Amino acid sequence: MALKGTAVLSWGDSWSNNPSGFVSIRVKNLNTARNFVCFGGFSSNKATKSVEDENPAKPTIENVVSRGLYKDLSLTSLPKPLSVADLTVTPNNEKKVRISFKGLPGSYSEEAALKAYPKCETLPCDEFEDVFKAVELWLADKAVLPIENSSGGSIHRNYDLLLRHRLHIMGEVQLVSDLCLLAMPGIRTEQLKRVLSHPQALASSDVFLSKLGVAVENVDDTAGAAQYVASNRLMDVGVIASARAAEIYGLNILANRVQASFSLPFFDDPGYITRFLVLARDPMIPKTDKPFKTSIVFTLDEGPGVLFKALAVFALREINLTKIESRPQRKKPLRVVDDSNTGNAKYFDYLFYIDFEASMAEPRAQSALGHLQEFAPFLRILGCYPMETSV
Ligand SMILES: O=C(O)C(=O)C[C@]1(C(=O)O)C=C[C@@H](O)C=C1
Repeated sequence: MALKGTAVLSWGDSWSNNPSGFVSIRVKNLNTARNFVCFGGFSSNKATKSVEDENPAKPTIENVVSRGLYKDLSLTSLPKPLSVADLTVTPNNEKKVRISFKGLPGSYSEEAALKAYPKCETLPCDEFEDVFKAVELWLADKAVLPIENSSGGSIHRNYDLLLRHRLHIMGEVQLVSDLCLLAMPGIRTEQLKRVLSHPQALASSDVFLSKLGVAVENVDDTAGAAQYVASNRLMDVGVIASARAAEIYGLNILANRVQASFSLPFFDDPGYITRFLVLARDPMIPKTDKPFKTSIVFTLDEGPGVLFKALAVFALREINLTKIESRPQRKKPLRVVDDSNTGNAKYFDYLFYIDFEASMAEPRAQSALGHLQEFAPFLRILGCYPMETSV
């Protein structure tokens, strides 16, 4: 999806695709756009091919159990999750913002969407890829996507998808999840033989579950697990999911806050926190009236200290980094270290994702990115958005 031959670069475009080196921002409000034209003038004559050129692939269906959940639904009143091949959703009534998320109603992702937009209409999707597609195809206004959680760390698949799609990050939501053990009405904890949930939720409830001595089984999302148990009336199977999922699928809550069972009495356990991103087709106009964060992705050439140099552009300007993540470049995973060797010395080539605490409306952020672009062959701004300062 290269933009060769154009001098206008939108927020989601890679700077490496801009042959003129002059950068302006394609935004609706032209007055505000003036703030960002100062990105222009940095020449970029390095890579001309975007690292994102590959077409988004249809995601593999890794979890057959979970797919089965959606097929076996007997609770037909619930919205059917959207998949790429199934785009028959009713048009938005224009009053409510419609948010796509992965999972079924009652999942933590839906809870995050409702936290960000309490009056929104939520659109369940089968796969993360579909969550992006729903917005790209105007079936949803925004998407809510988990990006990291306090127990498992980064959700790598979503870092990859952020680059492969052209949506913009326009917000973040931090959700403290209360993981509950659910079961069919009338069932006691001792009767459970198996517990189903999302792998992260199971991992976070590990101590609690091993005390119960039950087998655990991964499924795609917590609410999907609740629906499966409810619709199949599984009497010896428990679920780790939200209280809201219990309500929606008619299950009982046998235990609350099962993620906290390992904490010592004096330890103030903040719980199981997931950070979600809010994505939209259009970028948010950066301001300086509240704390903003900017997310970028870039590549670096080989050489001693290049990552150190890249990080220094922020340190020099007193810009705090909140996150750094690296992912292998799919199209170019291996690199020959130098010409003199026999070709054996190869290692992975990486994309670096950084979140920093500054607004693109601030000169220090613009100058840091201008500096970074001097030696980063590829650089893309994923979004500039208000920071979530509380959970
Ligand atoms: O299973 C859910 O309830 C989800 O919303 C999915 C998901 C995820 O994909 O990471 C989101 C938040 C929690 O970290 C656990 C699972």
